Parts: sequence; C-alpha cells; structure tokens
Amino acid sequence: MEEGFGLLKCAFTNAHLKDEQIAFLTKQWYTTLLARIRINAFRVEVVGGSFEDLLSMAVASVEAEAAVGNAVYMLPSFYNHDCDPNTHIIWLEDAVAKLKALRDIEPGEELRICYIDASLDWDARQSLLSQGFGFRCDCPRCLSGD
Ligand SMILES: C[S@@+](CC[C@H](N)C(=O)[O-])C[C@H]1O[C@@H](n2cnc3c(N)ncnc32)[C@H](O)[C@@H]1O
Repeated sequence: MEEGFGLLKCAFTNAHLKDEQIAFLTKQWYTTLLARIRINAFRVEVVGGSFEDLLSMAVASVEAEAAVGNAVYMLPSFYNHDCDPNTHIIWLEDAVAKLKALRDIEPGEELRICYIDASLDWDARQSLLSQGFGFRCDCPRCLSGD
C-alpha cells in the first residue's frame, strides 16, 4: 500500500500540479480507492477460441493460467452476486467482457453473476463473501439455507 501510494504521489508531483489540486491525495483516499477497485474489479481471464460449455472453458482457463489482469467495467461491475447465478462473464479473444446466460431468463429478471466458487457450502460462501467483498449474501439459495 505504502509503495503504491508513494508512486502515485510522485506521479502527481512530477506533473507540476498545485498543492490544492492534489489535496484529495491522502492515504485515506487511496485506501478507499483500493477497496472500491477490489470489490468491483474482475479478474480478466482470456482463454481464446470458443468453448461449447462453461466446464471446458474453465478447464482451459486454469490450464492456460489465463489471468491477464484486473479491470473495472462500467456495466458489469453493477452485477450483483448470486450463489445460483443466471449468467456468467467470459472473455474469449480479448478483454471485452461477454455475458453468457446459464439458463432461460425471464423479461425483467435481474442478471446476476457468481463472485466466488458456487460449489462451496453455505458457511464457506458466507465467509468468503463477507471477508472478500464485505457483505452477507441474501440470494435465494443462501436464504433457503443451502
Ligand atoms: C459489485 S457491487 C454490485 C453492484 C451494487 N449492488 C451497486 O448497486 O452498485 C457489489 C456490492 O453489491 C452488494 N451485493 C451484491 N450481491 C449481493 C448479494 N447477493 N447479497 C447482498 N448484497 C449483495 C454488496 O453490497 C456488494 O458489496
């Protein structure tokens, strides 16, 4: 955290901005910014090619160690989490995010993705979502106790 903050401050100082222009640049601001990125960013995994099903794509992703970075997307970062999601985000050829439906979706139904490994049990999922994303999951599956 210290190193990143120092680099950012250095970059602004080298840009010859006035003190009042960078008055916002405090450690508190930087910590809040990192937290926002952590909660809203996607781990971008470019697997290339096209896969018929999510399982073979997931296997290709793991085998290729395909993570190319993290990104905050204007719309996808608004998707809420569900432990039984109706969509999944994929990156096939580049860092353009595509949303894949996992089942038929009714008009007006909220599109939801899964932020974590949905195969985990209730306790593990709540713990990951609470520690990693700062919320208690209220999706229908969690409310049913599954
Ligand atoms: C990436 S944002 C999703 C968009 C957010 N709902 C908004 O309006 O900007 C993630 C946040 O949404 C809320 N959230 C997402 N899925 C949730 C769920 N299943 N249960 C409770 N809160 C959830 C949590 O506050 C979480 O930190």
